[in-house]
Amino acid sequence: MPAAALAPSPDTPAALAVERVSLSFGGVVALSEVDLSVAPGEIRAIIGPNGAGKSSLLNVVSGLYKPDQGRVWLSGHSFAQTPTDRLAHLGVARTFQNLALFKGLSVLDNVASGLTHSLRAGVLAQIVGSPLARREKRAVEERAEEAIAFFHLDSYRDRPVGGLPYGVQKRVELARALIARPHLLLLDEPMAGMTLTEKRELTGYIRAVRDRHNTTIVLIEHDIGVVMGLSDRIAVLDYGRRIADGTPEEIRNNQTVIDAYLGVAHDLEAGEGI
Ligand SMILES: Nc1ncnc2c1ncn2[C@@H]1O[C@H](COP(=O)(O)OP(=O)(O)OP(=O)(O)O)[C@@H](O)[C@H]1O
Repeated sequence: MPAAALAPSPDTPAALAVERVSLSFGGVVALSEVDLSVAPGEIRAIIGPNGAGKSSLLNVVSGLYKPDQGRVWLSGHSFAQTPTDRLAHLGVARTFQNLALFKGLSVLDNVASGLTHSLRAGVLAQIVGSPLARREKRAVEERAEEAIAFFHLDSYRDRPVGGLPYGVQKRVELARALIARPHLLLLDEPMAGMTLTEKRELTGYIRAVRDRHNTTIVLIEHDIGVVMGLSDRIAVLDYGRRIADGTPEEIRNNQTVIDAYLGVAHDLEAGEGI
């Protein structure tokens, strides 16, 4: 998608906006007046050296942290603190750095668990199998099958997740996050711990999700090659401040960014993308 088409305008409200967000832990400034605007359907990476504030920003967006000041805009609503319990209803899903799957459950059950928040039938109705509960169960299973097919997980469908290769587990996690059809998907270091082949594969799936469903994707990622190849735009944090925001090409040539990364400047230049 061309970057120019992504610039938010009054006619196309941002899928996510962060407005002058600041956050401190005791004396440590994690975020300082950070602004961010992500257009619908955009893939936006947030990068920066260790301790730059990337996770803090994602945690503010998803409501795990309340900023000292500033606001978060999601689906046209503005929050001083994002309500975590309403995240799914706001069309937001996230994955975590460490896999948070039910290891003993099958791929199908793990993927289906991404929709439990939306069930209207109570626990008792589910146990006795009321008509509503049965209808909901069928609908959830259909959606889970769809997600399993999309991520080519068919051959693992009934296997416990715990014994599957790491790259496959990551795909299950993505399928679970996407079964609720979020507008905005937050990915926390999705490529961590992966082999090059697994990274290539997952990069393809992330792109396919955006292309197929126009899902807005915000990811924190340390692998600069992945970031350069996958993102429409990249925001760079350093010491809690946003020091740059632009296309991969702009970021690659930004002297402030190169200085912030000093030791890894070579990676920025060399990052060819996957
Ligand atoms: N819960 C917390 N309690 C205290 N300090 C915190 C907490 N979370 C983050 N910090 C501090 O805030 C700053 C930003 O941390 P954050 O984890 O957001 O950075 P990061 O860019 O995600 O780093 P990394 O790439 O190493 O994960 C760091 O100085 C960190 O020590």
